[in-house]
Amino acid sequence: MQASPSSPTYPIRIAVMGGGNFGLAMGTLCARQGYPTTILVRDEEIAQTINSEHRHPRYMQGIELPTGLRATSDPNECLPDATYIIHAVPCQYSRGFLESVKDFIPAQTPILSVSKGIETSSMGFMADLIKDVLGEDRPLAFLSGPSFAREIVEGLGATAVVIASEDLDLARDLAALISDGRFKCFTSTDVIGVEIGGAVKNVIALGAGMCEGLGLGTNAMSGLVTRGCNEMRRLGLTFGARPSTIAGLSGVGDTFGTCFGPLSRNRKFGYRLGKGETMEEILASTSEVAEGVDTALAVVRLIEKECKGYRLDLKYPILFGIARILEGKSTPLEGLELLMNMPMQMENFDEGRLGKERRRDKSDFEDKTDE
Ligand SMILES: NC(=O)c1ccc[n+]([C@@H]2O[C@H](COP(=O)([O-])OP(=O)(O)OC[C@H]3O[C@@H](n4cnc5c(N)ncnc54)[C@H](O)[C@@H]3O)[C@@H](O)[C@H]2O)c1
Ligand SMILES: O=P(O)(O)OC[C@H](O)CO
Repeated sequence: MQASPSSPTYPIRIAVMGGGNFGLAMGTLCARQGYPTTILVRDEEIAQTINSEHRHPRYMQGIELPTGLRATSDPNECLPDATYIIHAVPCQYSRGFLESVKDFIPAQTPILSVSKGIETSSMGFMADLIKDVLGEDRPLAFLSGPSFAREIVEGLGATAVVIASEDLDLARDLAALISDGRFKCFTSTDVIGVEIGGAVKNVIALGAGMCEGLGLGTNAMSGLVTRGCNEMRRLGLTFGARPSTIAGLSGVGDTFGTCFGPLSRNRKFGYRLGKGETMEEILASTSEVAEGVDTALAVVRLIEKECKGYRLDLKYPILFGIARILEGKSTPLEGLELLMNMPMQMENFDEGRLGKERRRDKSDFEDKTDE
């Protein structure tokens, strides 16, 4: 690890909250690098299996976990003395989970959130949610990018992600801590840009899955993903994100991975909708969390609340269209027909406005060496 002047002194201890697929992947990365790492799981029996057999009984079938990776169901055993805490609980469960453990987390312990989504009840991103529960002054960082858990634990090839924080030193410390020869972390200060990409790409992946389920072909898939990224950029602009972040790993990069790769749960969910299954049928037959489903409903409400102008459904036709399908108001095929019959428009009708925003946002250029 390359230590920065603000780096904490040894021994560094890591706690991971959430022992699902990505919690296990992050825990594995940290333990492989020799940091004492403990995963907080909900079920003591699962903790015992991880500790004695170095495997998770439900997730990551066939994967042997590092012996240095411990598990517990007792927050008091791992949170109070952790140097860093990684938060890997799905967005919609995060508030309840954090409420239940907040008394065990010291005031200054930095939290690295790896969760992607918009909370339906508050329409807030993970940064808003965590600050709401743990306080405005909490040091926070956010990891996002194309990073399927299974590929990480299998040590396949290479993964590149971005860690964003308002405190660039914290982002750098965490990037140095987690990066290894096969997992590369870039850094950024554009927290909202990174969060918007991570949340919206899951919604676009539902649409990509529908496209595939309907058997629409490569032209349709490429068109949908590109136009989806355009809506991601438009939303990012509204919230002050940098266009370069949206074009980066956590935006377009993660959208590619999730829409075109075979592992995405969101894409699989969309595929089944495209094949004609109902939401109820899919939800009843899977325990996998597809974060995009709740995020799709939250994002359109967020757009309606925060974006000016009328007929926002025409500015964000893909996001609104996917939400309508999830609400049972249209079928995937009707959604497609609506998109294809939209009024004629310039490909990038908001480009002029984008240019002005860019000129105003000097910070876009200031740390351009930093992802
Ligand atoms: N799986 C991936 O490849 C991947 C990659 C990058 C980011 N992420 C993000 O990481 C976050 C976690 O995803 P995951 O893949 O680990 O999810 P998962 O479904 O595999 O696991 C979720 C974990 O959260 C725990 N949890 C705690 N409180 C819960 C509650 N009230 N209800 C349900 N579960 C609860 C579960 O026990 C489980 O251990 C998500 O926001 C996801 O978008 C996942
Ligand atoms: O399986 P998904 O669709 O939740 O995607 C997992 C990760 O976010 C990919 O980067």
